[in-house]
Amino acid sequence: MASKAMPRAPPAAPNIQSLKLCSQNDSSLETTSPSKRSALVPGRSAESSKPNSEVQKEQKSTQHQNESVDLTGSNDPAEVKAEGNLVPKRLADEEKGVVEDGIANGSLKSSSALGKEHGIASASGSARLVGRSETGERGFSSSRCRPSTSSDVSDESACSSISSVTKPHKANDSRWEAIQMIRTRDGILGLSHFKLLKKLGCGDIGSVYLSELSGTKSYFAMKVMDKASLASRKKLLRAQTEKEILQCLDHPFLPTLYTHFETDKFSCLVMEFCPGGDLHTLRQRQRGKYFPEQAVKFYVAEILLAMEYLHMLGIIYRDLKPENVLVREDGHIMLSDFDLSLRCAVSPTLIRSSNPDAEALRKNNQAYCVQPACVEPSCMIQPSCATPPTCFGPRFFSKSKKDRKPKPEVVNQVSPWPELIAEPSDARSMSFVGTHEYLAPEIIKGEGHGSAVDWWTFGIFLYELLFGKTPFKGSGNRATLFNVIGQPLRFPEYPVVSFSARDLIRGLLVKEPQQRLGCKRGATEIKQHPFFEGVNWALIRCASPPEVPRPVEIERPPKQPVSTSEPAAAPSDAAQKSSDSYLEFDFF
Ligand SMILES: Nc1ncnc2c1ncn2[C@@H]1O[C@H](COP(=O)(O)OP(=O)(O)OP(=O)(O)O)[C@@H](O)[C@H]1O
Repeated sequence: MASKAMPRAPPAAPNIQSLKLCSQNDSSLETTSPSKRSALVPGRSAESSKPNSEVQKEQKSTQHQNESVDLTGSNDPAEVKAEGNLVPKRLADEEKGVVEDGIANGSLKSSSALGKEHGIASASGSARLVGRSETGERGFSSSRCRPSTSSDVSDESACSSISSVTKPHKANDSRWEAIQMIRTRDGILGLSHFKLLKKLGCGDIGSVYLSELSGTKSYFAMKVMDKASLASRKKLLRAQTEKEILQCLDHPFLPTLYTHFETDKFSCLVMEFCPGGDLHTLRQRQRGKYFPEQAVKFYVAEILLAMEYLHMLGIIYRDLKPENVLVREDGHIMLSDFDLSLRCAVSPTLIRSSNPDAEALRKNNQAYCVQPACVEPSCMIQPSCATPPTCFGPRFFSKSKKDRKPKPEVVNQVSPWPELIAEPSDARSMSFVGTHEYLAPEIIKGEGHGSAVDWWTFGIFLYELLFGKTPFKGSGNRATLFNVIGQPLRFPEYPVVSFSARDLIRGLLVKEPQQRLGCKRGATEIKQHPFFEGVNWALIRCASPPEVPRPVEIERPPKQPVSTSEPAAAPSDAAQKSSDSYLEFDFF
């Protein structure tokens, strides 16, 4: 049954034919990190989150010491409305192990208490966590996108209109055509049209499956979420946040959401499949477990563009770490996992244009499509901007040597390139969200945080890729948090890393967010740092990546279900029980 691997396709339209059938345990397909660190998320409880013991085991074996919790923030609509009433519930969650060795089982009073205690006052006895309110973080009705209540499958077209028209960067992608073909033929697209071939991994709100749109040889990553489980664990808003963010993205380094639909029990997101695994896994495979500096420059430059685009849309990502950076078929990266992101208002501003024509256009408000996020709860972001915000405007072409200035400050003063600030600098959140080793000091201190947290995590990310470890990691999560706040930044002697790389890290890992590089002018500021000298921002998506994943071979699993740890718990969905079934869910 295995088909031959074909030559790799050009980046814009990955060649689906190159996917060959492979065995279920082919490591080349395994994208779950061996020692994955989880993010701190609202109300995560290792015990309560997964009804399936198999999944619990799987998660435990893959989790790093950093557990995922949100001590105070809420993503649940009910919590947003009635924050005060929910503190006890959160504390209960924390006591159940949400923050385990991080905070809840320690003597910490609150995340803000940590800041006060460290170097300011000594850690005190028994702990209680205090609730904090959100500003800038908006709740919204989860009923905006009408779920199916009576049928097994419901096409997403009932509640949204994702298409290549709203994602012009992906217009030539053959997967759109495959989806459109089925939709035209059957009028509706649902779970029954997909074969689930392999479980790629599972997260806090769902499991991700490699799936094929039957009869099309088009492959996707399908995230399947159990609606009842989401509701009982108050994760509906997180799932909704992720879906709404995915719907509006159209960027080479961010995921494409091809479609989404619901069954009675499940909510499914159909996304681009990344066969190269994640950067955390890839780093582990490097000699010395760190990347060469040139490779790092490539990866972080692509992340920087993705981050800039997100900030332009009013999205603060908040969970950057190598585990969330997937490697696409062509070796370029894709930043994934948006359920912890914060959405807020932003007014991108063109502050300078060197081009008189552009300047004239700007004065007429036509220079760039700089789209602020809509702050209506039901429309946080407008997905269908006729001219989507672009990261590939003229200002990003690399400069000739003679134009380059050695110091960023000088560059800022004389740069001939137009400058756009797309930083949601007024956003404020009080949530305790992120991954321990990546948490910014202001989050730990509970001072409220904004987009600068993304530049802090960007600095940690850069450090980890270069040195193979994060800078503030302690013996446990609690020690890590103390280190983040109080320990000065140090660099190991080995591996040898350039001065400019260390200088950039120093600029990003400034503990005071207002002094942090990127805080005032966002990605524009960071791009001008000498570390990125020579990067052609406009064409980086066409540059050769450091490593291209081997062509994936996909072996069609036997007709019998292959992974059913608890058959009785498998979904009753007719689609997946048909004779066409390839894989039954083992998540629920
Ligand atoms: N588009 C994709 N292509 C390939 N593998 C993917 C894709 N998306 C996710 N995965 C794999 O599935 C796993 C689970 O992804 P998911 O986003 O649900 O979980 P997560 O990253 O742990 O996030 P969360 O905690 O928010 O649920 C990931 O770790 C990754 O290995």
